[in-house]
Amino acid sequence: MEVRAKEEIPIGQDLTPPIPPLSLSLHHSTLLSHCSSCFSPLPSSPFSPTNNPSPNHFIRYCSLQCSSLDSPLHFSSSEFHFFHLFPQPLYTTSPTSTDLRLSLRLIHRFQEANVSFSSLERIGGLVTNFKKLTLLEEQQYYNDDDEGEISGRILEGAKATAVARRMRDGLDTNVELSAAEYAVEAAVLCLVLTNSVEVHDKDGRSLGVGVYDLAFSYINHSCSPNASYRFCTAFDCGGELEFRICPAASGTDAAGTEGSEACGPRIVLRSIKAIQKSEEVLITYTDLLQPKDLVKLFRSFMSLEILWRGDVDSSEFIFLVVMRQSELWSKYRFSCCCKRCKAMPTSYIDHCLQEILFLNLGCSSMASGDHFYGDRVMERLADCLDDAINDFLSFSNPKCCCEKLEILLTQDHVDVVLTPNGENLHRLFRLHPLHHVSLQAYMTLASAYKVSESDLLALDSECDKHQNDAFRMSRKSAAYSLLLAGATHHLFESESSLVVPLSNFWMTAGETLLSLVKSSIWNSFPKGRHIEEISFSSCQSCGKCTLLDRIRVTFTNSRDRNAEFAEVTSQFLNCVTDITPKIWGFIIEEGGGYLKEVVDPINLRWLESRTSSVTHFGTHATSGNAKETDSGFKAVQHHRETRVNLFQLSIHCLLYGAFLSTICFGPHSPLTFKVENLLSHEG
Ligand SMILES: C[S@@+](CC[C@H](N)C(=O)[O-])C[C@H]1O[C@@H](n2cnc3c(N)ncnc32)[C@H](O)[C@@H]1O
Repeated sequence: MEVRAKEEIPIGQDLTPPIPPLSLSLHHSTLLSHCSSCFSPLPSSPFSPTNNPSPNHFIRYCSLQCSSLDSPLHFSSSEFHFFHLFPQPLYTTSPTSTDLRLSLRLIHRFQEANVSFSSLERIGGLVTNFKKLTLLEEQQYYNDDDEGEISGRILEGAKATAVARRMRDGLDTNVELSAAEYAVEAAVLCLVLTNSVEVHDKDGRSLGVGVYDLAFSYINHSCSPNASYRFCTAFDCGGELEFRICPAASGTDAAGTEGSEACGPRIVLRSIKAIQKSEEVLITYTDLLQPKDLVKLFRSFMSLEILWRGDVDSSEFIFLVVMRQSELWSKYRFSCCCKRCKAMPTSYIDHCLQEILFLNLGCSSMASGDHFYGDRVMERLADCLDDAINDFLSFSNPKCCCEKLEILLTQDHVDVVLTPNGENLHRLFRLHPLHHVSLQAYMTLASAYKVSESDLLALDSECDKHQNDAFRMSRKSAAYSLLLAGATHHLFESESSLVVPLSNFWMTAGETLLSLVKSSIWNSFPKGRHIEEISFSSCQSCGKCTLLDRIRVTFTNSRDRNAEFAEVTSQFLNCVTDITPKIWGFIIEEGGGYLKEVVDPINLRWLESRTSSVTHFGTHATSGNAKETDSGFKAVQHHRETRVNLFQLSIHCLLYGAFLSTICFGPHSPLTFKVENLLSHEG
């Protein structure tokens, strides 16, 4: 099944009315903070399930109404018994206990609706991938050790749900069940894994998982999708709309397929590209900023000499494909053949996300035969990234994380390659600034420097040294968030479905810049402009931009929305391209590090000279460095102008981020409100 557009649809329009869930389940971590029925935050005195046979409940409700609505399902689906048999989460990886509880609730829904279980490959119209996921069907060429493990966990999980259902029915729970006795549970669990979606609150926090009506569940994946989705409650969904899409195979409207949860977050689909009549509507099931794949060879006795000569018998080794393709394979068991994945030569975005600069081979990136070595190198870099992120998240050590990431980005790394005549060849390589590991490093650095700033101010905000250090951290955080937004924007120009992460990145850049503008340390600079003097009027004084006016009237008239989108984007880019060089030297001026090598975070043309001749890598960076340092000094002389420019830049980023957010999530999205809120304080 697939879903197609019933009419021509411009960018940034809702495609469906709010689609209700068939079933929902909170994650274990949110059971005591959110209502198990409607997913809203719990009040201070939450409600327990009604008809309470036990005082020790694992779930709570926000109101008596939610409790009376959901409690019968909680007990009759045997979710209650499952909690008592398995109070701790069974697995940390797929399928999780949340998936198991969701499948129990779904079985009950299906039974109540008299849905047939005669075909375990499709239940209630939804594909289960039952044979593929439980390894009953011959697998394709991907041969991941993990596959057997996932399949084993699915069968174990299904057995656990079957035991809970036996407990509910008063049957013996200590008998050994045959596979046939939990086949329905296994198939519905596979259905959950194939069709469920993470349900987020308005701040983007994952609350649980849900399976939605066919109108949503029939939508296939693409790595270059034309639609996105948002969650809303029954109260904030906006006006009712007809379905503008329909399942293609049956030709029937999706409108007839009603979800049965009376409350709980609903889903609305939205176009993020212009969609032609009858064109397939596609969403992404994975992170679009991941590269396509990395093919790793992992038979340890594999001869490097054979590889060097390219004289390889494919039966001799095992492929492990990771990243987008592998994620889709391990969760959904399909190999993506979308136009981005099939592109030959590799699409520009995928080329950048995987590119490694080999510095002493006289070529910028990996030659085609170099994949094995490139992938081995990538594994090492990804391990370094994980290690640094771990310092930040697990050990609350943002300083150490920043140091490790700066080294990861700045250093030339060494790889030793065995040549056919048995010599070790040392090769130097460096991450490309648009590599996916670089992008993740920018993201982590932006928040780790922010946390370092807050830590310093919390220590003693009156101490001059702490204030100065905190200001330096704030500048670095702003610089990395601007670099992340600029780099992603560069990729977005060739892959417009990146609009979803991009809207977030521009908003974060705007927020971080605004917090830098508000630092009290400015008042101690000579000619530092006082904060009260800076207002929206300073933004409009850039003279070129109608972004502010447009934001207020975004897409409310009948103009050509596709053209308007292009026009707003071009205006925004013109403005930020103008302003950024005026502040970049200032925000990267102190402390050195990787940022010194970034000539301009928005206009990335300087990258071309790096990739066309790597021997210029160092020199180019140095000359850019000198120029920027020079302009940095000038900027310090003119704090007043610098601060106004930073303010203008922050407002532009916030407004454009909000503009993109209305395209992806509609005019009432929480992100748009957030920006309006921030700006109303600046008015
Ligand atoms: C949520 S369902 C989508 C609807 C599904 N096509 C159906 O017939 O019900 C997800 C499943 O659809 C299939 N699928 C989705 N996107 C695909 C793609 N780009 N290529 C191949 N199969 C895809 C996979 O089997 C996947 O596990």
